[in-house]
Amino acid sequence: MQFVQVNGVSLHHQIIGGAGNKPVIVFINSLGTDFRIWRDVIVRLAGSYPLLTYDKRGHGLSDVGQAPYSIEDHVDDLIGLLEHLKVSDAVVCGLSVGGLIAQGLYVRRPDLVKALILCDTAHKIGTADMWAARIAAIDESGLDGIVDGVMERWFTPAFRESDSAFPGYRNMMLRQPVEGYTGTCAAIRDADYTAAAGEIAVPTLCVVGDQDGATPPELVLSLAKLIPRARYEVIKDAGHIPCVEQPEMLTTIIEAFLAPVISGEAAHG
Ligand SMILES: O=C(O)CC1=CCC(=O)O1
Repeated sequence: MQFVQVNGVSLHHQIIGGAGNKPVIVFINSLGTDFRIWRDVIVRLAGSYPLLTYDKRGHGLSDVGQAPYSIEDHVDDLIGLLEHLKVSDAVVCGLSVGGLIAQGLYVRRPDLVKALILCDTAHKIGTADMWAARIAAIDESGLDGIVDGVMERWFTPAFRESDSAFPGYRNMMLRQPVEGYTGTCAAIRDADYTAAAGEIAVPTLCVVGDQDGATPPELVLSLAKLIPRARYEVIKDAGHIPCVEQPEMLTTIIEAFLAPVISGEAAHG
């Protein structure tokens, strides 16, 4: 396990694999998860690309730091981590709030970004009232009070009813630090990349599970339409976290998107 101090917090991260001169793929996890959600994608890509996963502050084994956060706090941490590891020109793959962080990274430091994979995310996620209600519910009864509703957005009924991994992912959410979780809710509440999306000038893939209950396909399509020449893909039989539910399909889509990026044939602005 690897830890680095960035902006006063210890960030848990992991670097795996790699072959040739391929760019690093950086994975940013969603609200209430740690980097283990990427495992089944990582094992499929590790022979081909260097891969970096990390727990954003307030999640997993990283420090909580001073909550609540802004998306800029999460972006600052990612910039610090990439600078520490001397990673630039990366393929940045963000899930949900991870996708907001990826967009924020591009706004601040386009030099660090070769391509974007925006997975089950949007330019703006939810409303201020919705996030205020979620924070209030957690203040009242903890993560226990909201976990079942969240699971319905994360996973399809089939996965919830019969996949042996489901209880583990439910545990993952329940075991995140409450302050880190609500602190990140506040960051999502205040983030809006609607105006910035039109300025993205690197190859971009927008991908979503067909049964995503948090950032549904029509929302992700509206993000794809804002980004010049973005590619849009829908994954069948997946909720909000396709890297867990349909890792093989997500990996296939990522590889197909990256092939022209790596060969230099991808069209972008
Ligand atoms: O918790 C949810 O509803 C899903 C989600 C929204 C933003 C994020 O990162 O996850």
